[in-house]
Amino acid sequence: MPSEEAFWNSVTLDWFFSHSGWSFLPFMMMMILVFAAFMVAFVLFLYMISPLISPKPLKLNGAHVVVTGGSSGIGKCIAMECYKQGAFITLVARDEGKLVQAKKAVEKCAINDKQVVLCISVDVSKDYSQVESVLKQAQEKLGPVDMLVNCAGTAVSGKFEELGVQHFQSLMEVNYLGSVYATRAVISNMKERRMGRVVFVCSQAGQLGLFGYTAYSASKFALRGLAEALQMEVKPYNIYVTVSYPPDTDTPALAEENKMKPLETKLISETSGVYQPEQVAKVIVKDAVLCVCCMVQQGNFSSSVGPDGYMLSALTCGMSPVTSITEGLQQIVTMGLFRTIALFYLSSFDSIVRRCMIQREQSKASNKTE
Ligand SMILES: NC(=O)C1=CN([C@@H]2O[C@H](COP(=O)(O)OP(=O)(O)OC[C@H]3O[C@@H](n4cnc5c(N)ncnc54)[C@H](OP(=O)(O)O)[C@@H]3O)[C@@H](O)[C@H]2O)C=CC1
Ligand SMILES: CCCCCCCCCCCCCCCC(=O)[C@@H](N)CO
Repeated sequence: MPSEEAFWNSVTLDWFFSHSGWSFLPFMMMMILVFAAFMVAFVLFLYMISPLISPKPLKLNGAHVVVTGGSSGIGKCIAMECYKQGAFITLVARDEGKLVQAKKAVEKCAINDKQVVLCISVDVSKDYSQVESVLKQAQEKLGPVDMLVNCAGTAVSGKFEELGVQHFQSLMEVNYLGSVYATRAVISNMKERRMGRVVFVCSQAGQLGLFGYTAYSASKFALRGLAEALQMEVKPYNIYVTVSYPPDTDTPALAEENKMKPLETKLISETSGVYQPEQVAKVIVKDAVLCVCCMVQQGNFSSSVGPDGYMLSALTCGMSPVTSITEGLQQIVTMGLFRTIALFYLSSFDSIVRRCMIQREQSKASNKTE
């Protein structure tokens, strides 16, 4: 039985529509239209004020950009991309031969004759004081660092129990501590100057843990924690952090890694495809620089490549900071849908793992009987 209150409510509404000249349908349609107009106006308003509340863009022309891991793959392409926009570059890596080759490739992208490429041979993962001292020398030569790109890194894949325990340590040292050391060496100066950009080249395997990457994923997840905490500390100093989550990228490291990669890891990674390092580098530089274009703030805390990368970043944004309103709005709108899609992906990954296991057991059994 309807309650007394509901009865009186319906009577009042009926009375309102029959005596006011309003009929119910047009009234509802108008309310929806007014609501939609408010939403559009609100979004437009956010877009208009976004350049005011977002960071000042960094001009790469004349800026000093340090790229660790700059002698090869993604790092080298980032250096080339920045050089094309007039930056001064310091390349950091261990192998001097590769550094010299990379320097030549970067110099070909010059846009003026004042630009300089400096090479520093150092292992970023071992001794903090050494990293600090070489970066100090670089700053004496090319001026204070405007942008640091932490790209030095490596990957090892294999089943958890088959990976040597030393790999868990070495990946943590190179991928995580290497980034801590280089960042620690430049951040005080950036804070004093109240400007700077810090980029961490993470991986899609730093957004989800997947088969074969127990050591690698963990070292990349660590980077994200570092980046989020650091961003909160340095934001008042006009320093902005970007974390890049590339998919498989066609570099010497990927070729090397593929020789030992478990079939499961290969099949799951293939989902988001293989990209060219030039493509990945372009997106990273664009997102890190944070330029304002047509009154709209470009650039993101999370930098992703490709459609799967885009979905993964929206899905895993959690409590990560937002630097542009576009980024925040997209996350709000898409998250539920992307979680639904993700559940299908996850079940397909589980079935890849199960099928590979069955295949292996069958071939083991047939080997025994032979
Ligand atoms: N390729 C891919 O599929 C993906 C790569 N990534 C990440 O991107 C980054 C770059 O990878 P990618 O370009 O493929 O790899 P490359 O092997 O092509 O380049 C790695 C660079 O890092 C340098 N490096 C490695 N270890 C150290 C160290 N201890 N100290 C200083 N420099 C070091 C290397 O030089 P040297 O050996 O001479 O020191 C080289 O310049 C890595 O962090 C990787 O995890 C993320 C997602 C996908
Ligand atoms: C809505 C949800 C979408 C979900 C999409 C899931 C796609 C998962 C693909 C994982 C790819 C991992 C690549 C790692 C690359 C890497 O770091 C190494 N190659 C390093 O050498």
